[in-house]
Amino acid sequence: MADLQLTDRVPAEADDGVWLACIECGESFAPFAEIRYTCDHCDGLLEARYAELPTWEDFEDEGRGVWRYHDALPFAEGVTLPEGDTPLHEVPRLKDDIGVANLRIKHEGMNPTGSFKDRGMTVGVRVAQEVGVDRLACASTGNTSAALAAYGARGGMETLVLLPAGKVAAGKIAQASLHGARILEVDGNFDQCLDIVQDLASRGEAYLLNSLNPFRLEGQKTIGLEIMEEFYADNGEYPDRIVLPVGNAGNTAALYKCFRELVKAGAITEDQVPKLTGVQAEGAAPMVEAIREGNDETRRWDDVETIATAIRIGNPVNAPKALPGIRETGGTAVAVSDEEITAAQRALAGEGVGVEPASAASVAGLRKLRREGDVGADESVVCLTTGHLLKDPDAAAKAGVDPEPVPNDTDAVLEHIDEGSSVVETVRRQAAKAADSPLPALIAGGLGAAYLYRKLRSK
Ligand SMILES: N[C@@H](CCOP(=O)(O)O)C(=O)O
Repeated sequence: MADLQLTDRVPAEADDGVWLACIECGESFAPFAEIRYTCDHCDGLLEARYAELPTWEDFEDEGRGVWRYHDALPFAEGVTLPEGDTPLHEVPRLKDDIGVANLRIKHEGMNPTGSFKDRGMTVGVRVAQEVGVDRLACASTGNTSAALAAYGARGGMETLVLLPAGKVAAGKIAQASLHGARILEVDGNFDQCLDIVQDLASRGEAYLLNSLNPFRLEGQKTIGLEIMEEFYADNGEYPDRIVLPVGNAGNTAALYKCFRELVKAGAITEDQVPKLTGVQAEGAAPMVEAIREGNDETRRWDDVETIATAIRIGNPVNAPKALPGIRETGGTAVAVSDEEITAAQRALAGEGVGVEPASAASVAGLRKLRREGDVGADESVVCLTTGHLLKDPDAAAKAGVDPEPVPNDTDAVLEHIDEGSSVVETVRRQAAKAADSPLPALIAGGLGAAYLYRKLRSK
């Protein structure tokens, strides 16, 4: 794993042991004296560096959630709701079905606004207070805007969110709206919204809180700390692999930084670093393309389309941080179809874990990699699910079963239940037979549902 000189030299610019460093040219900058998101010299991405890195003992007796890890963050506390401390679910049926030794689901949808973005915002909004801005802004496919709106409201700051018109799930817009963000709908895609927000930020009109902001990723780094601590506590070892959805590639970058810092601090060894494995939708897969073709940069995809709106992104800004993360940890990247994503969303829901489509991409990707032999049967794996089912109620309703109209009479309801049960059983058996391949399972399920619907309507 690349040694990126995380702590070797404390520059004069460091403020209380924290500074920003360019990942391309190594130039260092004071963290809070001026606002910058990229390097003044080469425009490379910046990351936070620390004079001292903590190890596991430093986190003991520190409560729960993101701020448990304050020794690994630029501040001791932030604008909090509070966030983090999300479940690491066991999913025994899914584990057996996919065929790995151990499978856990880190459900980031259980954060206060229903996605992992809250971890980034609790730190990012604290930094905004430090640098003295009062207008916060982001481009968003939805979750970032919901989190920014909530944390901005909590911090008493003005928030501006730019969304691709007609491309954001209903739950996310409702959140941004009720938390008081000013919602600007752009006739364009997410990447074009981000271009505009970057322009606004460079003109000093707003403080950018997308994952281009290096402090956002510091908060998201705590996903990795929680996974490692909890998985180790339960299993006496660290996971072999972490599989995660990739949109703007912030989590891939943040987890890679988390692991480099843990290695540097002596908390884990290099061979205990989990393999970072990214999953994208087939219709928005520039990272998968770059990994497959061995490129150091991603090609910008102008036309992106997928049911997984949260990862409908064609120009992942964190690619220069995330590509080495996947490569240096021995991971890989894979693209999955919308049908595979929906099948995985149903499978997770069948274990009681409700996620939005982009989240289910991680499980769909693991299934595909296992089927193709790129993941071994002996591996212990954590899949990251990034957002809650209720974020995208329309997708959930489409993936789920339709309500059944019944007469207003107990005996008729009972008759309906008994009759329906035998049909549902037949459908289940058909789907189970085809379970290894989501497409036949979907077709079987669809035919069964259509049969059931016709039968019930004909009564
Ligand atoms: N899926 C994201 C896209 C923006 O990503 P960010 O991590 O750079 O804020 C969203 O929810 O908007």
